[in-house]
Amino acid sequence: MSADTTADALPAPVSAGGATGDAILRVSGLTAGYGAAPVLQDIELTVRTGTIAAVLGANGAGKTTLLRTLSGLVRPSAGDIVFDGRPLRDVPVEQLVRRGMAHVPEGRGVVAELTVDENLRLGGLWRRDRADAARALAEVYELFEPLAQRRRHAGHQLSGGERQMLALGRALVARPKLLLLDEPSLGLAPRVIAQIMGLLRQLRDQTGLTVLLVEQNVRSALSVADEAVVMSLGRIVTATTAGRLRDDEQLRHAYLGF
Ligand SMILES: Nc1ncnc2c1ncn2[C@@H]1O[C@H](COP(=O)(O)OP(=O)(O)OP(=O)(O)O)[C@@H](O)[C@H]1O
Repeated sequence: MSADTTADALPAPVSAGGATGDAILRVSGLTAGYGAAPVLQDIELTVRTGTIAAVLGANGAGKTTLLRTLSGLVRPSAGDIVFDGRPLRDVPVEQLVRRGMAHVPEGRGVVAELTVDENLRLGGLWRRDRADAARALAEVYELFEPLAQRRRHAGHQLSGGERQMLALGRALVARPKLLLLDEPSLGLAPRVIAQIMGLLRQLRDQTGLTVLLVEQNVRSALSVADEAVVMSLGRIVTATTAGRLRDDEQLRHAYLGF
């Protein structure tokens, strides 16, 4: 992967919701969990098209559960999710993918026994436009140089950083409008984390991709995000610009403890 790859190598620009600044995602009153007691409570969240929004907070705050609920893996008990102008209630997971939502889970979900190429092709299997799926695959190889060099390597032969690139690449083959990204920096060296963040910035700036980025690595997330929300005990306790959270020491102390 290189952060200075040309725009030619990128997925096509998204058209969701019109110009940058429109909301691609609106969440209201969202309550969800795994059993009787809800984990998420009354979540209100708006994500503008073409931005990176960081979801921050301590272990167990509910960040992963939020992404899992948005992508249909956890069923909400109350509230509404509107994605790209349409409500999501009772929409099957595969429909969500067709409508432009891609979820890269924590741990990345790469199939260890399959090759890089097979893993990437999985991302476009459902697409009817085979020619465009092939183009998207070629573009991912241009974007992620190390993957192009390891096409026939099995997933388990890759480094942590390469596996993260593969998971990201597989999501991009589907040409998503909204990428839900859970802890992409987990277990990676600072240099590789910086590369991943640089790539997200590049995708946002050059293709208008929207990213909801869950991160424990607050500094890295704030270095790339436009907006930031902080979660605690299943609730959003503050929502502001990433710049303000970066620069306002008092605010950082209050909500992030540093
Ligand atoms: N599959 C599950 N079944 C039951 N409870 C769960 C499940 N997954 C998470 N939880 C609980 O939900 C709460 C929120 O967890 P979640 O993983 O969403 O938090 P998080 O902010 O992503 O934390 P981390 O950064 O540690 O992953 C925790 O109390 C956790 O124990």
